[in-house]
Amino acid sequence: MVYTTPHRSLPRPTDAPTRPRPDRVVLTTPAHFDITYVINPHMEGHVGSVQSDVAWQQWKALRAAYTALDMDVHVVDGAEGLPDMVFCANQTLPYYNPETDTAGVVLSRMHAPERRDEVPHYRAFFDDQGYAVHTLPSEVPGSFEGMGDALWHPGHAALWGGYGFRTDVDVYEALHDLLGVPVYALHLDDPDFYHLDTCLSVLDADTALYYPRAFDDDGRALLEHGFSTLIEVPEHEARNLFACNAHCPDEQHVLIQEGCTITESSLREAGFTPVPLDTSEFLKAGGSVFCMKVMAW
Ligand SMILES: NC(=[NH2+])NCCC[C@H](N)C(=O)O
Repeated sequence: MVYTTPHRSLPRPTDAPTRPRPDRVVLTTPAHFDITYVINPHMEGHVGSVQSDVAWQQWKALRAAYTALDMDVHVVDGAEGLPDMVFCANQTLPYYNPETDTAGVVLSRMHAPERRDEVPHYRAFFDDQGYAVHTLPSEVPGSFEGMGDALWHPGHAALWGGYGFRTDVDVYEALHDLLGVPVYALHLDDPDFYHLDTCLSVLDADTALYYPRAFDDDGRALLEHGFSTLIEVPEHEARNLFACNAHCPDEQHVLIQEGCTITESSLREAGFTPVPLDTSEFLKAGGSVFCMKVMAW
């Protein structure tokens, strides 16, 4: 089922079967990271402004943070002519099915033509690693931007799906058919929050960070149904510092853009450990920590 509106008999995502936590992190080098076009409002005024040496330092610090947390880090080389490829949350949605012991990925259909040639690089990477690789059925129209818009509920076989800017809602029906999981689909309302991972960060099965005004009433109600603790991020930290693009890989540590002081203290109060990192070069392109990796099993 794809749920777009709340109703009384709606199951909770934690009613779905349990899943192990993914422990593989795939990163992409910023070798060819640049801003050469504008496909989201954050990129405006930043064409040609990337400082490559600073981007490399920030990327290496992110890789070191994952290594320090004992994650299994894999690196794909960025390709020439694909300046946004470093944002590797977007080209695939990895999944794992313990009943069949299958690890696979669903390939994205990028909304912007400028980003479409990124997908074959990840198809090749996951193919080589022995993953089952799926495409969306050709009869289903519309775009889909992978883990930028589709987030697994931590520990459960249920998806949160953002739609409206980069992903079409019809795609979630196809994902439901392909993966056999319920999808809670959330309409995104504000162009600054063009991917679900810019306004929602799922931390553990009960807790998420979010920016409520990026959603409509139905979306907020679905989120309230799905998480017993929703930590609200203030506007400046959400819009300008991408606080909701934080990533919690182990249900404890939260990798987050530095300077999100209010969000950091809310995280600490909720029992999490913030790990501040500087992603300022990547913020210019409209991405931060969560966008810069894809999690797989
Ligand atoms: N998962 C993310 N939010 N990724 C950020 C992608 C940034 C990229 N410039 C784009 O607009 O597509």
